[in-house]
Amino acid sequence: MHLTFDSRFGPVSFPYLLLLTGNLIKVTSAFLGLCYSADLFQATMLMMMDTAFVPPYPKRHKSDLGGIATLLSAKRDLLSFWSEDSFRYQFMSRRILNRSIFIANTPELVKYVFVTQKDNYESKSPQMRKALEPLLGDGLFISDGELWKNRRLLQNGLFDTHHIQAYSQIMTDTAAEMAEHWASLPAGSSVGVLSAMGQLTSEIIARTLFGARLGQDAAAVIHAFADYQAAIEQIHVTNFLGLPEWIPIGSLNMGKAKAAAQRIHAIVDHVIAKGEQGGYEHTLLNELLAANQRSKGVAISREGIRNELIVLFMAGHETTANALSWVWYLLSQSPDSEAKMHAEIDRVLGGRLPAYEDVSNLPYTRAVFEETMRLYPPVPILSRQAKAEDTIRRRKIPAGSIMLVVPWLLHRHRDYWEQPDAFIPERFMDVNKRPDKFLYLPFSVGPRVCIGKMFGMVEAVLAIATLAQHFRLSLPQGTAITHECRLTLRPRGALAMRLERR
Ligand code: HEM
Repeated sequence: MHLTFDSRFGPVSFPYLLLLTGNLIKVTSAFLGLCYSADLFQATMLMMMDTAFVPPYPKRHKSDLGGIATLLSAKRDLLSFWSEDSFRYQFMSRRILNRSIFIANTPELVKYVFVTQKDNYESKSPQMRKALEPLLGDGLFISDGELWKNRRLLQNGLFDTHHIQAYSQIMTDTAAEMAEHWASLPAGSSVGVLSAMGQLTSEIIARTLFGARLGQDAAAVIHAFADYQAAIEQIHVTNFLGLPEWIPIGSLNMGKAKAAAQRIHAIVDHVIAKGEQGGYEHTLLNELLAANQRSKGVAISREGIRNELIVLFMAGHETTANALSWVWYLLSQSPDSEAKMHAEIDRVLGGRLPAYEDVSNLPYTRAVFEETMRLYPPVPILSRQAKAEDTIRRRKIPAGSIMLVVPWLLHRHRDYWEQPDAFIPERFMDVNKRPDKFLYLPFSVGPRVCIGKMFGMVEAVLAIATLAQHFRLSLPQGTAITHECRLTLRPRGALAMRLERR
């Protein structure tokens, strides 16, 4: 395996730059007798940088691993085979088993792949489709071309501000039910945070889509999805590393994957039927059926509708649950951030439940969630296949090559972030200095950006605000936290934390 790289940046020291600009602003402010919010912002950033918590991350290799070592490492974990330099390089190419994979690792290159040349890099890799087809059929996540375009157009309208506002009541109600349940537990109880957040978000998406409660089915669907991901593990390793489809490594567990998919389909069918019995006037399912009837394009078949619902159901809960789980862990290790967030929630809500209108008044809570997704992007690797031959930075990209955009690398890239591995929500607080959307992309970017981006953001802020109003979660001393990265990135194990009343 050969690794080549391209790094045009010299050794820029960001802390130095920050000090320099911070001091300049301070001096100018003092001279003019003004107090700029930028000054305040810089000062807070500098203070935070002294004390910021650096959560554990997988070991970075001094140099790039060889082909076999990369494969073995990736099979265990997709985040553990990167070298230190991968967080500094701009463009990388690898050759594994005679196949090329490329990694676009700057905002300019991400823009090129996801926007400028979107038609060439629209398709998910065949390996990804093969891995997800038993579960998602021809659903939005893996379809492309005209089919994807028609379906995306039809569904975009179901995720606009007006709809999210309507769904937000379900978000707060469901989180409030979880808070009620927590309140009924003895003080100091242990909570399995990963499954609690999974139950919360799967219940929210089920009620939004079908108007029906998942109840007991929540645990079953979460387990079935975990089984599915485990079964396709080998397939997605081949997918991300661009290995040829014929390699048998991917077919070993297809039987298990299909069985897990059938369990999920049965539960979703059951919940749709429950929704139909109870009337589902105000559900996303009903909106989708209505939009389908109004559609001037090709109408979606009954099976297609079911596939789209499964995509929304699956894509609509696991990512948010993983990010929320990391939030509780990071807050438990960052008392200053936790105190700031509590103060904001108490001040804005004064003890009442949050509503959609409160979200814009909870910027620090939102920043905590955004910073969490920077450090732990729920979808850490985005993979595409080049349709036609292309040239990037004078390098030939053969048709069929795998092109990776890796939020895991971009979100911690040495050239773009101060203290890239530290938890500093303040970096999202300056409205005039938002991170570049081609650098910070937990929801991806371009035409295939996550359709549920606003849904997920509003849901997370409302859930955090509802739960953190009355509770904090602490980590028993000596607990080592690590991650698990399959299709998505989550804490490994149950993430057992102690529940405390505030
Ligand atoms: C924190 C929460 C979420 C994160 C971080 C997230 C992230 C992502 C990312 C990165 C993609 C692009 C994947 C790729 O290009 O390979 C994506 C696609 C998608 N997401 Fe999300 N997502 C979240 C929540 C949601 C929610 C709540 C829904 C639905 C209610 C949803 C539905 C979808 C769908 C349908 C797609 C496929 C879009 C297409 O290809 O046109 N997501 N998501």
